[in-house]
Amino acid sequence: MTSSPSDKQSYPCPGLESVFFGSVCVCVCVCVREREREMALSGVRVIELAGLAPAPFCGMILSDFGARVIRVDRTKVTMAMDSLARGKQSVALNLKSPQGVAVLKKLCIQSDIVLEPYRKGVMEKLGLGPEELLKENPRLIYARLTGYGQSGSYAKTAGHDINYLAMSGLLSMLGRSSEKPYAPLNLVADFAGGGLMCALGIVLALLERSKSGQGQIIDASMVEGAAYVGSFMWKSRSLGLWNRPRGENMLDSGAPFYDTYQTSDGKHMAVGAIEPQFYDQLIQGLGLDAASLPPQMSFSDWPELRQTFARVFAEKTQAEWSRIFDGTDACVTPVLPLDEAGSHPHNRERGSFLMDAQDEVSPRPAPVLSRTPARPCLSRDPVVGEHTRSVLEEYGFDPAHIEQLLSAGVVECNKAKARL
Ligand SMILES: C[C@H](CCC[C@H](C)C(=O)SCCNC(=O)CCNC(=O)[C@H](O)C(C)(C)COP(=O)(O)OP(=O)(O)OC[C@H]1O[C@@H](n2cnc3c(N)ncnc32)[C@H](O)[C@@H]1OP(=O)(O)O)[C@H]1CC[C@H]2[C@@H]3[C@H](O)C[C@@H]4C[C@H](O)CC[C@]4(C)[C@H]3C[C@H](O)[C@]12C
Repeated sequence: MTSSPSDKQSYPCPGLESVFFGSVCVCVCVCVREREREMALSGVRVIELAGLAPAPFCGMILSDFGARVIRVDRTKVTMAMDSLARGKQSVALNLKSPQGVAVLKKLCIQSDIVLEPYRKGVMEKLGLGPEELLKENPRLIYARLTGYGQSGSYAKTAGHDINYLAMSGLLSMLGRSSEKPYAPLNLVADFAGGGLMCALGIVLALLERSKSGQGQIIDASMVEGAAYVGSFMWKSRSLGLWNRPRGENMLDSGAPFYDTYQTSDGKHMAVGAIEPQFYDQLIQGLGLDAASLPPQMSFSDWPELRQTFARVFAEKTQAEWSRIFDGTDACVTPVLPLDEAGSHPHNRERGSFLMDAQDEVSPRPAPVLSRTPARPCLSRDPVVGEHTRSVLEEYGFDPAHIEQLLSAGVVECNKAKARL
């Protein structure tokens, strides 16, 4: 990814007209109505209660694919911590006031989905539990995204990704030989097993509602979501894939042909040459004589084989190795940093990354639907409370009531600051 405006590269914005005037990227964000009309989740209304990371990711997925996502933020906060806010609108509402609870109730019962990120019992305490809301709107899909689920002794316990990953069983398998378990960022529980799994649950419930006309409650536990994502680890044990200690198996950094290697310029190459026919191409690309090497699957020789690969990879730069292996089936690819992934030729050809109106590059929504693709909004994220008035008016609050809520501090209306 370019760092200076002068050598900015163009990023095709799917479904958006992006025009470069010199170094200024002008993204004409398809208007909200236009976006909603053409996408899989067009017309679906979501109330997302502001959470930390999993729920915001779930909300962003729904928004990218056309849903109208209204995030309910706390009042008296200077900035939203939601970096996954694209396409969302923000209402600032104080739920510590009975009037605030009444406002949220009215928003929820007029929506299709409520997405709440709090620990068990919080919404019930507010009088906004599923029983309450589903009574008023039987079509409501009430998504509850938590760490431990709505039952069990940990249900009210605080936690974060690493705790849920640990409780899922998967963390015990992650880490190199003779090292302690290692959590891969907050990817597996927060995002894969949390936000993404919850989005799947919501779409499943929407599909079911199209037949039954009924809403339902989604109990999305990140422990269970992460474990479910890792089902292969449980169900492939009979194949003998995980018989050895952590870090000594084929896919957990034990195998020299499934690992990363440093190149002479301090970068790295990723090697995934599992099948014999691909492994042969790896050996060929490295310029090694297969006859002089131990057999690929000789576990006891893996440390020696790894040393050989490490020595050879250290002889050339990442670009040189990419030229050698590009176009082969050796399953060898450059380890790209975030700010280079978007400009790799393959990713550029597909438009796998996009640039928003703030010149920020991020992944485009996946997967790509051929007829109703996601059309992510690329204009700036909402300011906390930016849409309070317009949303309340749209949801049937009269102007005098809105003014009263404002003056009572139940809601807040904030304006976006002009960008200089
Ligand atoms: C965002 C960055 C990445 C974080 C990812 C991290 C690794 C995770 O794993 S996130 C997943 C966390 N777990 C869950 O989401 C599971 C379900 N949720 C919970 O279990 C809990 O919510 C909880 C444990 C996460 C938090 O518990 P808490 O007690 O705080 O809250 P709850 O019990 O849920 O109750 C909510 C209460 O709030 C009331 N409420 C809700 N809405 C409103 C409203 N609108 N008005 C008024 N009141 C409201 C509600 O009624 C409840 O009240 P009661 O309790 O009375 O019932 C982050 C990574 C680093 C962070 C930054 C860093 O920490 C530095 C700063 C620290 C500073 O304090 C904040 C800013 C930081 C910059 C901080 C910012 C971000 O968090 C990070 C960048």
